[in-house]
Amino acid sequence: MLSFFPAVEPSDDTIERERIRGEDQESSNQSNDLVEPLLPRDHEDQNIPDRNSVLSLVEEENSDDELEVGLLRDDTVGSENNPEPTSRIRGTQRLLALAKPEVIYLYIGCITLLIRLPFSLSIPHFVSTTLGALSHAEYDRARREIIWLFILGTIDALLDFWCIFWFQYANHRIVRGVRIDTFLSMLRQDIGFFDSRTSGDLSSRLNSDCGEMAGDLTWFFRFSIESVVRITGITTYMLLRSPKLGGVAVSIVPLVAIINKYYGNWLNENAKLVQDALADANSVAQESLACIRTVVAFASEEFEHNKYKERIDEQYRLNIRQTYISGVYFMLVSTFLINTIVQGTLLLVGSYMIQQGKLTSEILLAFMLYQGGLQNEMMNLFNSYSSLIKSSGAGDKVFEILDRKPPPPGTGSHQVQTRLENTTTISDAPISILFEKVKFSYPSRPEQPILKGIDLRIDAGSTFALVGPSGCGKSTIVNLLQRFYDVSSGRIMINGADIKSFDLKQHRQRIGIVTQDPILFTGTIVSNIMYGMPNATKEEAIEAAKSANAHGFICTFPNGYETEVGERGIALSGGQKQRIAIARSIIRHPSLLLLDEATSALDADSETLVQGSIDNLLKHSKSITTIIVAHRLRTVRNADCIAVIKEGGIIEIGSHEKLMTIENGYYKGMIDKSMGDKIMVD
Ligand SMILES: Nc1ncnc2c1ncn2[C@@H]1O[C@H](COP(=O)(O)OP(=O)(O)OP(=O)(O)O)[C@@H](O)[C@H]1O
Repeated sequence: MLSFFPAVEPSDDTIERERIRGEDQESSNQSNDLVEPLLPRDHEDQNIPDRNSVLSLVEEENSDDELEVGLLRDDTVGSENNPEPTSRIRGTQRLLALAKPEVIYLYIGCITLLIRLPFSLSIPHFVSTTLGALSHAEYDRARREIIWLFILGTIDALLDFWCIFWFQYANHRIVRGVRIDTFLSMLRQDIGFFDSRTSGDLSSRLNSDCGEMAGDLTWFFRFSIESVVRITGITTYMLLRSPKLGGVAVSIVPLVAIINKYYGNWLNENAKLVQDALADANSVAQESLACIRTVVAFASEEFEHNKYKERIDEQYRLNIRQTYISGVYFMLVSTFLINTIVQGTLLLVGSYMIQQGKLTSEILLAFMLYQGGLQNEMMNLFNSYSSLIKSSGAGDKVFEILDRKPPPPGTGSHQVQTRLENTTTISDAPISILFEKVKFSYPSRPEQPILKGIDLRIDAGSTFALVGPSGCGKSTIVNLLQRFYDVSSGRIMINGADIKSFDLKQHRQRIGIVTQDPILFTGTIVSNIMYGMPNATKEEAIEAAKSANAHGFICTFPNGYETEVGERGIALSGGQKQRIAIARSIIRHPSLLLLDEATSALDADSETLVQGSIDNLLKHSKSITTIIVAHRLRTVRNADCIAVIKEGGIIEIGSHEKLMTIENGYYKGMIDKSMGDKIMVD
């Protein structure tokens, strides 16, 4: 008899839900008030935007119709500069709003669920009536009840498949949508945003947090609806069949609800800490793996291992704490209160009522069966609530990124200036540049002035060189010209117009840049050259490679231009990477060429080759203004003008010949020290 009294151990149904939920989590790990999707959620028919369309969206962000781009930010939530804690309620509301675009699939899932529930709810009834019939030796009735049980159980199983399908389908769509929105939101941030974050942390937000917040959301939808309907159905059944016994069964509900509320709040706080600890560990792992050659070269495996272990230990500690608290919760609520107290009381009251002739054993059996279900559903309801709470913990991190507004172009990074964006049309005219009393410090280190009032003029079509000791601010000037940052004070004028008045995308499109350590993307050599101009043909890429003197070495690879370069170009030498980066710039036909230590990775012969090709290029297109940052003085001696920067200011300026005439001059000193260009200048 006892075997018919189900304990409140997880039922098959509950185990199945845990399994489904586990799959949700797994898929989410691999991988607003309200946030509307940045892209139309009907991504099925939409291509994920290519980089150009992403950049154009980045551009549109500056326009007044920003919201039309799609991402409705919650402006009441503080940006990084003005943080305000997101209230739990608002966080949860925003989370629920994420499901809005997929509401149709959730509706279908809910309707299927509602159709299914009566079938599923009737099973214990038929079990009890079958056993009741058997106990009265009514075998024909027992057989009929069993046939009904088979029929209804089969329909229940079929409908369960569709429930799982629709909720999972909505889940995957929500996860995909939120990941795309978050990634796009990251791409539209200003460079200062990336200065203060690690890529590991950001990728953790993208993979783990987005998956967790969206995955748990569908779990909430499915099981909260299912549980509410089941609890209502079971309670009604119980109260109809025996109000007294029904009262005993549901009397525990308020107490469990109060305990659940406190436990849920605690879970939420802990979930945030766990997500942070995981993001921290991810950052360390990602950085170590990305820099594996340096790690190995310095024999720092042990050090990196310890760093990672320290972070992962913290997450482990938080998880263990959660395990203790969960253990106490389940022991108290599930095992003791529900399993022991409620079941015991029901049996006690039920046996007394049977003894009094006020209840049949068949009804008591049905009560015991349904009571197990009732308590399971209460736990499921709580689980769906705590999932939502946990989601909002992970969601806070993601919303922080979705909500963060980069300083609008046209305003300085540190101070608000007049909005000038898009007021000047970009022409094909050669570029002349004027720095007027430019002061600058990086947003991440506002207290450290880097440029201290630079005044300089660069004529259109000229070659201008910046030299000076390491850390004096040469690359910073290159950064400002690309408008990675805005000046703290002063102005940068291009062809007489403030640099802030140009459309950001068009402005950057007219610039070609080659840096000291050029970054190549995973892919082939040709795809990397074409990154400079995605509409270019392969022939144009080959032409660009020839101009950059890269053609020769590319042809020595068995796969030529189709050779894979590896992650960040790891399968190429430093010099090869630089020549490809030069080709990538040349193919853009830039009006402004920024060469920041562009030939530093080349040996003397290769440098002469590449320098020759750059000179050729410059000679043949007078429209290019070139800025060269170099330590090797022979690269700069042919420049039209050379500026010596020291401690954030210009100390000497003029042609090579002019600078050589300055007695005790810094430049002359560098030349003398370098003994005819043979050693590097510091
Ligand atoms: N993203 C950043 N955030 C904060 N400070 C920075 C950042 N980038 C550079 N700096 C600081 O700005 C100063 C100038 O750096 P910059 O890269 O312009 O020097 P540089 O003259 O190009 O040096 P080098 O010749 O060694 O390349 C340095 O003190 C550096 O630490």
